[in-house]
Amino acid sequence: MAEERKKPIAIITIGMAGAGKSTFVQRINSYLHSQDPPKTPYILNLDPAVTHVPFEANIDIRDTVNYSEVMKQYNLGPNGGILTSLNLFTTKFDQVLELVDKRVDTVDYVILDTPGQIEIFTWSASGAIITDAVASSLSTVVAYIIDTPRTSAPATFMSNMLYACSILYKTKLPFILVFNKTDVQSHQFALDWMHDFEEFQAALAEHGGTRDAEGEPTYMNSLMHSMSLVLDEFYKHLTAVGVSSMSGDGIKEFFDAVEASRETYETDYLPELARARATREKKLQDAKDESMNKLLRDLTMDRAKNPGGALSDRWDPNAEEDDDDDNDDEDIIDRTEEAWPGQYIDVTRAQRHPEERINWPRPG
Ligand SMILES: Nc1nc2c(ncn2[C@@H]2O[C@H](COP(=O)(O)OP(=O)(O)OP(=O)(O)O)[C@@H](O)[C@H]2O)c(=O)[nH]1
Repeated sequence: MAEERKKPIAIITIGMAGAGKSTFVQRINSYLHSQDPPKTPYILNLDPAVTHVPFEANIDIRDTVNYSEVMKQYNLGPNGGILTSLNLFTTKFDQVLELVDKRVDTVDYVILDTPGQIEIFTWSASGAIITDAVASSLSTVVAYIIDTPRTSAPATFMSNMLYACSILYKTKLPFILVFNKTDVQSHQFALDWMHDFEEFQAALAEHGGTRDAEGEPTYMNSLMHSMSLVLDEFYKHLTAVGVSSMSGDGIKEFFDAVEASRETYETDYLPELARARATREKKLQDAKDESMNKLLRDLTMDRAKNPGGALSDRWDPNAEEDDDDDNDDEDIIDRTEEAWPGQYIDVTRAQRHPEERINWPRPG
């Protein structure tokens, strides 16, 4: 009997600039295609500023938003441009979800590559909206890509872990620490530090600056000591794998961790999501009830003061209805589907693909 097909897992790749996110996405893409039978990824590029994407994205933010036009039109710098482009794209994210939804029966993984500047995704409303929207429709895992050679100093390692910790607590999603570039440096030191608190303390001491002239622990040392205690708790909630996006080492272990995250998503994230939804709905209902009660109180007072006024409250069936159906044009494109003229409306009305024989809308 054929194995029942599981719903796809969404993998959100996040990481500091240069950690290797795009190379990693390229590697997992080719890994999936090389499986027997091949697995199908559905890839979303959310970095509007990237000039070259080393993989074939199914949905590319650059098809919808022209980053340099956004910078010009809104008079923004590079980071403001990326953030505004992401905001514009997020207003259409329901269409992205519809496109993804059409593929749930044929796709194994939905992979999101995020902007190079990590905070633009992790600390923006758009990033949170996109993450929540994806995570409420698919089993989702965050892959936090770390540049292993650049994080081998204890203080840098701890800063990176604190950042990862903040994302974990913000998203509450299953989380995989992906130590990338293991072809340059093994990630064993990181595993040792994560599993053995004493070892990390010893590494901190070795890097100097932990005692002042009187032999007392410095402020920095005490701070790092307490922070590493916090992190010790955090390490229990995550999985760490070492990979080389260059050679492909460790990619299988990464996918084992992704598969294992399905359970965490169902046991931890979904109940939390249901609780958050119930609380939000209750708050909304309470606010509605309160406004209705206030309206009724006001009407009663009004009637008491002005009994004839009720006549003007009647509904006039001949009055014109405001039939303002917001029929937004469908302007997110799935590159793997055939595009048709008029499907694409660039938010900034600029032409990105002059070589394609499609008449994109031009400024009037
Ligand atoms: N040696 C080695 N280099 C890698 C590996 N993965 C990525 N790189 C290199 O690291 C650099 C940055 O990789 P990118 O994939 O562009 O990193 P990114 O995180 O997408 O960077 P942004 O474009 O800033 O988002 C490139 O020069 C890659 O060739 C790896 O596993 N091993």
